[in-house]
Amino acid sequence: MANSTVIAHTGANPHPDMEKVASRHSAINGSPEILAGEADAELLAKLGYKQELRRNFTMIEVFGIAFSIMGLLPSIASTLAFSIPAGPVGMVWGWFLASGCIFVVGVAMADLGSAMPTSGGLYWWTHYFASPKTRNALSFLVGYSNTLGLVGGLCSIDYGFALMFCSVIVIARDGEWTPSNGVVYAVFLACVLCHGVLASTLSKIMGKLQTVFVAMNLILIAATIIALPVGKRLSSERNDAQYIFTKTENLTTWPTGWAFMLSWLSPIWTIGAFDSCVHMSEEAANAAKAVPYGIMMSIGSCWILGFIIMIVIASCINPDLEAVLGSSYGQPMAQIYYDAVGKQGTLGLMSLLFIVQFLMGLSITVAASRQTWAFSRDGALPFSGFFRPISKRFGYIPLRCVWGCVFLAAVLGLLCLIAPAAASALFSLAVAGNNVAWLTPILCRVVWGQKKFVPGPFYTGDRFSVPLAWFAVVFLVFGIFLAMFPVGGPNPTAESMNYTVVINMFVWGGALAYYFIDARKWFTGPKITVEDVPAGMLADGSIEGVETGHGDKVLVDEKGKESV
Ligand SMILES: NCCCC(=O)O
Repeated sequence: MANSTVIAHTGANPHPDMEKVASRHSAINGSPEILAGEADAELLAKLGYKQELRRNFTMIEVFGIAFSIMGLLPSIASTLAFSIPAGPVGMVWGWFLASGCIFVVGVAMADLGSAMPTSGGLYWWTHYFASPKTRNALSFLVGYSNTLGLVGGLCSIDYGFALMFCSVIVIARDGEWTPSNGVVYAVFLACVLCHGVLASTLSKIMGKLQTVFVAMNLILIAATIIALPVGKRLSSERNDAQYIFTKTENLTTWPTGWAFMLSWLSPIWTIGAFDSCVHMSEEAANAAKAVPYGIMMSIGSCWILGFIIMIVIASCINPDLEAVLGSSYGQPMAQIYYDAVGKQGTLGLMSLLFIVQFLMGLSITVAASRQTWAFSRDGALPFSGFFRPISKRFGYIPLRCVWGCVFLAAVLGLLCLIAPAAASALFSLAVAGNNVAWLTPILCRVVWGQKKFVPGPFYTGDRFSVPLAWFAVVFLVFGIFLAMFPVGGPNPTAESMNYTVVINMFVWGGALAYYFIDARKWFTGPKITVEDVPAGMLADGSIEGVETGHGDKVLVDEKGKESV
């Protein structure tokens, strides 16, 4: 038994009002550095972990990292090929409806994030809520799905950056140049390596930088919302309200209704990675509030701003949508800009676009490294011992995990060399991988763990929390299926096939095979690293006689069997 500490039942509320806890900052665990406020360190200790990272991020900066990863306009630009085929209705209403559903997912996650804010939250919650027989396997699966989903997100963002960067050169050369797959990969690789360097060296100001990234995003959005209609000055050049809000198209070989559903992939990918707020939990001050509000504010602002952007795009787009999709610039958004503001304006806006896309990649590198670090802290990754140490020199960050993510992204990015269809599977790896990681803890909570759930300072209430969680589960399952559909139609060719199903089955099948063949012998869930086990401990994975947080005392044997 790794830890046989027995904790007396104190009946203490595991979530004392964070504002009322003494604000005195103290050195944690003998370190001369001040890493966290007392309340945050105390709540983290209840989850079983000692404070090791420095809490540099305010609530706005936690929101900033998610909003920056969402990178609203670059993401819309990268995914217009999913929504344009369904016409303006797919672009405008597809965005509005899907974003609303994503907001519900965010609210369900916010309930959990406020209650138990820790960097590896998703697999931690899964282990906490799932049944004793399933929790180790499910937690292992979620940890891998989340880690690879985030690295897939990094790949897809940086691949999008490489395409946009190349398209600016194509426009500058008036379409007289076509980048080869090798050139795209070289730009991608340079971008990923830059992210590694910046995520390693800018740790002390990474929180502050998020505010700058938010401002850059807002400037780009404002520039686009103003430049497109102004560029199409003559109202006869713009599409009318009837076209924007009621015109359907179907440029796919699927039925029209399904083409509309496929347009949801654009908001689903764009408004992704809001779990980054959870992964920054251990670097956030007042995490029990910063995490839930960061999640909801980032989704909510993308919902509204994205709806406005889609209306503007639909009003200024050339109604010959096939021509826009088949643009010689390689990017529908570049064509839309070109048609409105000409070559110089397009070069300016596309340059701003790829700079913001670059910032998205930097933010997701940071978030992915924190999830990777949390998972290695719990010993679940290969070479966990190597990845686990924190670099004090570089500002209390998981430096090796930053470079582990960079290395993995560089390898996965090799798909760019095969074919665009293989590369686009990176988009769906992010969607499907993360959706599994988000839905599993929410599902485990409503199926097995409802009694164990102790709300944090943010809570949707007994009446709404469970129905919202069920809605989130259904939507996320739908999102996983959607991400696997070949957009080209029911009879895909090798080029138009969606390889997500292959990649994700490899990830999920590989993780489960690894667990059942080997890891089940040593992975018993999140480890306890805190030295003085506090009263009201929530962590109950592999220690004996620990409070579950709702008044029951459980005894857990080495095989994970519980008795109350
Ligand atoms: N807006 C990009 C989000 C990428 C991801 O879903 O991981």
